[in-house]
Amino acid sequence: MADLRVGFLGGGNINGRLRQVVERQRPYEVIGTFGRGDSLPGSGEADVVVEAATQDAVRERVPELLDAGVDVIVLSVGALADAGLRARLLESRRGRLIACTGAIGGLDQVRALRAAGPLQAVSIESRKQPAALVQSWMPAELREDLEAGGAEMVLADGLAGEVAQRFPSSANVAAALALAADAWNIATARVVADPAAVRTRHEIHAVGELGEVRIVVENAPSPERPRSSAVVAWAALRALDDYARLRGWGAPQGPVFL
Ligand SMILES: NC(=O)C1=CN([C@@H]2O[C@H](COP(=O)(O)OP(=O)(O)OC[C@H]3O[C@@H](n4cnc5c(N)ncnc54)[C@H](OP(=O)(O)O)[C@@H]3O)[C@@H](O)[C@H]2O)C=CC1
Ligand SMILES: O=C([O-])CC(=O)C(=O)O
Repeated sequence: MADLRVGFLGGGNINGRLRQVVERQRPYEVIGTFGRGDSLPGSGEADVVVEAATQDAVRERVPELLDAGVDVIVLSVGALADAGLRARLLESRRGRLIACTGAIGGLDQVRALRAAGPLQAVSIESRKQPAALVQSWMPAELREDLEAGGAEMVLADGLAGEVAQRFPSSANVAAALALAADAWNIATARVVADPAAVRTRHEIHAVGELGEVRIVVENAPSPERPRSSAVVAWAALRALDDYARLRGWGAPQGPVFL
């Protein structure tokens, strides 16, 4: 049987690590890493591409992959805060879009609650080291404060989709929660710069008719790129393995959780 053919959109911190592990430890064929301006593979070359680039890359490049019949596992889930793009990507029946859980957990249970009926409240609070939250749109004074460590500060508090777009490399988890909860109109997100946050901390809360989910995830920041949690490359590996098992490709033995 042929091996699962895997490509990588973006070759930075997450996909660099993921590719290394796949090459060393998995029976998948790595077909390449695709950076800015590289032409993308079609279904004759790749079965699945893991995106770990940017929200803009999802908007600009993922439709072409799906249209070509290639499945895409997306990490920059904040791109789906745009309702038009979300519909375009999720409704593709050629290649399928798969959103990765990334830096957080509990989305399976949030979806179970949502399956029983609309949720009444959905929120996430993310705490990171201040320097990891600097954005180009911030005033110079704020950027300098954050770079210097500063005091604890709430940098965003609003609809999860909007927060994910304002912090495109740091709050994709907010969009992942809104997507899982199917609650873009009520899901909220707070982003807190916290000089004491040695670990990145995501606190998730969702309330439905049948119960409540409270989850706290504490992640070591990636040493090379502290704004991303180190576990994210491993979450993408987990997603790739579950994908391979469900689609009947050769994969390491193990359970599938959906
Ligand atoms: N869902 C989640 O929980 C999480 C999601 N993420 C998402 O994953 C992304 C990647 O994270 P990380 O690896 O740490 O970031 P990096 O900045 O280390 O890597 C991003 C890579 O993508 C490349 N890139 C940018 N634009 C494009 C494009 N249009 N086409 C192809 N490649 C492109 C960059 O290249 P260049 O050097 O040319 O810019 C860079 O090599 C984040 O931006 C974020 O959106 C991250 C953490 C958690
Ligand atoms: O890695 C994390 O902890 C979260 C993150 O950057 C994101 O959601 O974009």
